[in-house]
Amino acid sequence: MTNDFITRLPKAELHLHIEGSLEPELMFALAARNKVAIPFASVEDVRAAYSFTNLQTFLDIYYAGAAVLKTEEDFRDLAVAYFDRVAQDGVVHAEIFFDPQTHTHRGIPFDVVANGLFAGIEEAKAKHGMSVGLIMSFLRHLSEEDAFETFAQAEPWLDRLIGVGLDSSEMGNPPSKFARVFAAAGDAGLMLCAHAGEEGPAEYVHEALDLLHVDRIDHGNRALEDPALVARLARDAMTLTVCPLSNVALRNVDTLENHPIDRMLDLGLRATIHSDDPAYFGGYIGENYRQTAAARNLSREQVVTLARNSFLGSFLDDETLAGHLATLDAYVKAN
Ligand SMILES: Nc1ncnc2[nH]cnc12
Ligand SMILES: [Zn+2]
Repeated sequence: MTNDFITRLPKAELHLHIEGSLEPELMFALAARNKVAIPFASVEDVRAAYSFTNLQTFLDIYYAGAAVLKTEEDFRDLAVAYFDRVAQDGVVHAEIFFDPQTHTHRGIPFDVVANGLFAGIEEAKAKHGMSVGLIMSFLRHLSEEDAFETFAQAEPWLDRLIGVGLDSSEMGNPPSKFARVFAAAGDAGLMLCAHAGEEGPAEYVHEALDLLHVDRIDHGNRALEDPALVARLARDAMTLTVCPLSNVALRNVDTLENHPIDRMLDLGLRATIHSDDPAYFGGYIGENYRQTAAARNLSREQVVTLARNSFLGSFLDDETLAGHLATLDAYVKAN
């Protein structure tokens, strides 16, 4: 199996924070355009600061970096840069997260963020023929009341959003804190996902299932510590959006060589590979696939299963899903 086979393999990105695709070059360009001061002298300076010891040390830098995003055009440019990049990685469908509270708490109106991102999404659909969905994530270090306020601001946009998510500092902020706002989002017809078991315990994965009634788990690594939970996730074909380079960068897994992705597949889990915050963790989705395949010596069949799982775990309608699966099958047959 060549790297080229992996790169061009049709795949879906299901775990990507658009703010986490802000490359240092764009950060500098936007800082200049918006006259925002950033505490770095050069692009190299920024990259040198990207050395993390856990989730929080990353989040502190990630939220600071987002301060350069101010106008609709900024959010559009950010989204376009991401889609242009992953069009080269075989991505034919993307369901991306955005964190409205990161921006509204700095005085940027919700509508500015949403207008800009949707402009970028429309451009990507036209330019690359991708299908794209946008997921609004609540910041779990903030209150449920704050999440409800954000949900109210999103009201005019709800028919254009595909789902809600839950991210930010996991430890001490269990899914149970957001049960009511997730129930409201579910009642509004949105799909539901939550980061769980990235740093937090398997118990948080139980809570995401039982109290938030999620359709998908983001990360889910620590579910492996609980055999009964693994059996349940496998039985229910619950998708886990796993992010190997993120796991190593945030020290949730010591090395890629020890990453449990193939163990997850062997256990019957519907695991997939994604990038999380590619500008911060050293690679986009293609890089995650290629490096993990090399480090774990994955077979061609395992790599194709990961790509198939990305489509099966998506929130696509049956017809579009069938189209993407047919594209994947045709690619595998021809290559
Ligand atoms: N890996 C991650 N975990 C939790 N929140 C995040 N926000 C952006 N990336 C995240
Ligand atoms: Zn994430």
